[in-house]
Amino acid sequence: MARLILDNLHKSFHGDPVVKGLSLTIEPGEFVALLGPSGCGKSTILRMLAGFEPVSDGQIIHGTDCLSSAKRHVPTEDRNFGMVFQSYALWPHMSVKDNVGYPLKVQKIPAAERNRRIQEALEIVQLEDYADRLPAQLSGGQRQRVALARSLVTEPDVVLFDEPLANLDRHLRATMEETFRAFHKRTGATIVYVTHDQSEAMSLADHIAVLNKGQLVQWGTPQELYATPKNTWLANFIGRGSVLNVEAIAPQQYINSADLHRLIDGYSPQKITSNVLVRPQDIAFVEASADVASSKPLAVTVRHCIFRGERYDIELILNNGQTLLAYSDVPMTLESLHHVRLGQAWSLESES
Ligand SMILES: Nc1ncnc2c1ncn2[C@@H]1O[C@H](COP(=O)(O)OP(=O)(O)OP(=O)(O)O)[C@@H](O)[C@H]1O
Repeated sequence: MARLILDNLHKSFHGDPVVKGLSLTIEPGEFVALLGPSGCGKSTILRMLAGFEPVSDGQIIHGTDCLSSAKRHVPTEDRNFGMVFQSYALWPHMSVKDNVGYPLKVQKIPAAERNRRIQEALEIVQLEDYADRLPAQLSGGQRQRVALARSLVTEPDVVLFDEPLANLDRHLRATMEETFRAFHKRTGATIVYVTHDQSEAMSLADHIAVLNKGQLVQWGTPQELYATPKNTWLANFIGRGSVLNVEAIAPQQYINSADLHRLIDGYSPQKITSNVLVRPQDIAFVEASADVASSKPLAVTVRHCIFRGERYDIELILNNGQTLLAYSDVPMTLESLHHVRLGQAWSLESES
């Protein structure tokens, strides 16, 4: 097992830059997600890792080997990386076990060894009882698990996933997330997982690289990205919450309740302002008279109340016209007046 380093990677197509100076260090055995909106360059990065695309500049290093640079390109088949894509790309006329064993056949691994590895891979994805079926006789989730087993049999150091759950329904996605978790635990392989679905990335990955327009916006654990997003764009992209315009404050710091109320009161469109992120779970409905640490609760009006099953999403309007998302266990009447205390916030850099 070896460290995977993306060092100042660049990729342009016909002079158009689509990946701009990406640097990441991925530790052996880590589960890393590349997350970002459509077109931000995620698949291109994965394709460069796989060796399907040469890099325009920078390098990809695995352990002590340089796999890609402007001068060097190790071909895909010599990288020993497993790959699972959105379309399962199974051979329709081959049984499950033949599909899974195909990469070993190509490598001319003897039959006894091949069968042992096929059996083990099918056990990991819990498809032992389906070994003789054809892909057409399987559900979407089962087909995806066959593709997963096939990516495993060569015992790769690194497995690359490109939106593997994109074609599955919500229920199946949850089950497959569990399969990925078990797969990672059992194999210990380094995983690079491309998705545009933030909840999928948050629930699976140890570290997430959030990308926008070919550039790395932030690299961190799911908890870091949620609690301390770098800028306004990322705060809007990860998790739910409200970005408020307040009196100017330095970026990248926690703001306590009393300071936050003061900054909201001090907001004026005529002055220099800052953006802060308030998560809905940090908003409490309180009595109008509930002074805490000498700061008064904020008056709000209910604009929307949406039932979400386990709770209600409440959209509130502050006196200065800005919007706040809060949660409530009970429904609230539209246009009714209330008071809230904001527990804390996080100050953001403005987008560059
Ligand atoms: N072979 C190619 N030739 C020219 N442009 C390309 C090529 N492959 C990708 N691009 C462009 O590079 C940009 C990034 O594409 P990429 O597929 O990496 O994005 P993505 O983040 O994976 O998007 P999605 O989530 O929609 O798959 C896009 O603007 C795309 O049009």
